[in-house]
Amino acid sequence: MELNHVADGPDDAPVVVLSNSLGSDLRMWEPQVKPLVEHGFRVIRYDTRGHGGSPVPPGPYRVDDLGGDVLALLDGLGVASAHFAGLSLGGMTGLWLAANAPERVRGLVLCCTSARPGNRQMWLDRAAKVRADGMAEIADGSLGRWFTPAWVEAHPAEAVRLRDMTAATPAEGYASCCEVLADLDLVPESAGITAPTLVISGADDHALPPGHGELIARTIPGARFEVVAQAAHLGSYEQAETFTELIIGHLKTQEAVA
Ligand SMILES: O=C(O)CC1=CCC(=O)O1
Repeated sequence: MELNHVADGPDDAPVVVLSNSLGSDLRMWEPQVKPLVEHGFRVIRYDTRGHGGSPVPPGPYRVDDLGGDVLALLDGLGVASAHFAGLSLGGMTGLWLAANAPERVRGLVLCCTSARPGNRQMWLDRAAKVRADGMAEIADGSLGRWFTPAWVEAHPAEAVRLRDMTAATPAEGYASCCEVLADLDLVPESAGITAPTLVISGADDHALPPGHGELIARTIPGARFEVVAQAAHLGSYEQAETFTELIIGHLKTQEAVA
């Protein structure tokens, strides 16, 4: 299975892989691409299975399926190791990769994510709902979790575009990724992560509040933790400049010490 992906930046530059959240696709990283390339990185964005233009195998999926897809993508592109930044579901994929394929992950950035999301029944109910009713209602709800009300009010056209991104996500892909979250517990294996790690939470993220990021940062040896103000769940989009600066700063430090 080949994931849909887009590469920007020079072939010989250090690679950063960007991984999307539940209900979005690789376009969620648009604000980060140009700055990362300008700072000397090759950016590979991909659509998680069941999302965007990637295949939609029948579910349920497990986090090792999502991580295995990234390893296959890197193998196919001839990339031995890369930096990895993921938001929410993408961050969970990053945790799995760094714990299970440490030689492939040079630096890790975990945005608005969790190692143990909890709320098992809520995820199973959400999966059942989208399989029964489709994505429209979920898309309205997502927008309310992704952004603060002030951002939505100030960016009506972008809000519609991002809502439509969720609405266009295949219901089976979305539901199968909800099932990844239902039973996920990456806390024990996170303790063994050796990749230099930056964890970023949004102060206004009510989907995965900063306590989730704090737990990850306490669990991964040496991890740094930042909380960004006026950022809800899609913090890297709402507070793009601040997230981008933090991501670039962390990854450039890793390149300098390599
Ligand atoms: O959509 C949500 O409720 C929040 C979320 C959890 C995992 C993810 O990627 O988004």
